[in-house]
Amino acid sequence: MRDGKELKPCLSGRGVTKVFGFGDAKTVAVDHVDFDFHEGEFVSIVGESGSGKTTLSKMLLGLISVTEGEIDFQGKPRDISNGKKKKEYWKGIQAIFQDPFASYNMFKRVDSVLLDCINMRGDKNLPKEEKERLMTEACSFVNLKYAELTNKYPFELSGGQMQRLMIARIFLLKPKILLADEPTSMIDACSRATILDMLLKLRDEINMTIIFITHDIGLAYYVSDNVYIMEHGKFVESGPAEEVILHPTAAYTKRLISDVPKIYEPWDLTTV
Ligand SMILES: Nc1ncnc2c1ncn2[C@@H]1O[C@H](COP(=O)(O)OP(=O)(O)OP(=O)(O)O)[C@@H](O)[C@H]1O
Repeated sequence: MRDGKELKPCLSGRGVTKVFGFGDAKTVAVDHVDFDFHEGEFVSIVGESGSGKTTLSKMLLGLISVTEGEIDFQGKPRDISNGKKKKEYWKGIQAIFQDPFASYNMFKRVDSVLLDCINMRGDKNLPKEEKERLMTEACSFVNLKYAELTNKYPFELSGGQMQRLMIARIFLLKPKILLADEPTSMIDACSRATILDMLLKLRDEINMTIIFITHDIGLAYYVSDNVYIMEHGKFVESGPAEEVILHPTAAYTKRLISDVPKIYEPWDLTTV
């Protein structure tokens, strides 16, 4: 439920498992997890380093195979059995990653990064002026000025600007689901708040589901409708953010919260 509305599941998993390697070298990175992510929901997956968050994200994106278990996309078994079906799936699910520098082809100018999105969504034949209007609109959604960026290369932008450009791409592509893997971990606190606000605004505008991967339970508390707490490849606790974070039951969740002691108390800046 969100704002009193019943939400439809858009990505669900049952017994989803990933095992790397064999025998003594075997690692169970994700261990029989169940989940239901709904339309328009902001859901966080929280866990420490090595808990399996990135492996799960890669399975959700269809970048690595699932060892065991089922994933449903929009109420039907997900089918990514060939390249064409994968491409179709990726129209519905997109990602932004923690390192904006690694996300771009540094030799491609900003306007062609955005133009690619317009082509990907099937609008290749639009008139040039209409394409420019769409790119300008996407840039202004993330407070970037298209006219000032057109001839620039990604390496000429700051880390925060690059992340905003990633969100402008998402604004153009309008996927059903956005997987955001630690997208704010490499930028300063001020840009972090801006990026999170933009993600929330985008969720509200196009009813997109956001799956936010983070080790920061404090951040998850502020932005999420629901949270899943991940330890050693398993979900140890899940539910509405308020309930899980203010009234945790799992020892692991309690420990994560104790590392952020002032999670819901007002901060006293005079003592800092
Ligand atoms: N390609 C791989 N081959 C073998 N083991 C792997 C591989 N990828 C991940 N693992 C192992 O799977 C476990 C989970 O790793 P994963 O990267 O999913 O964790 P994480 O929660 O995303 O950590 P971080 O926050 O540090 O990115 C770890 O023990 C890791 O060493």
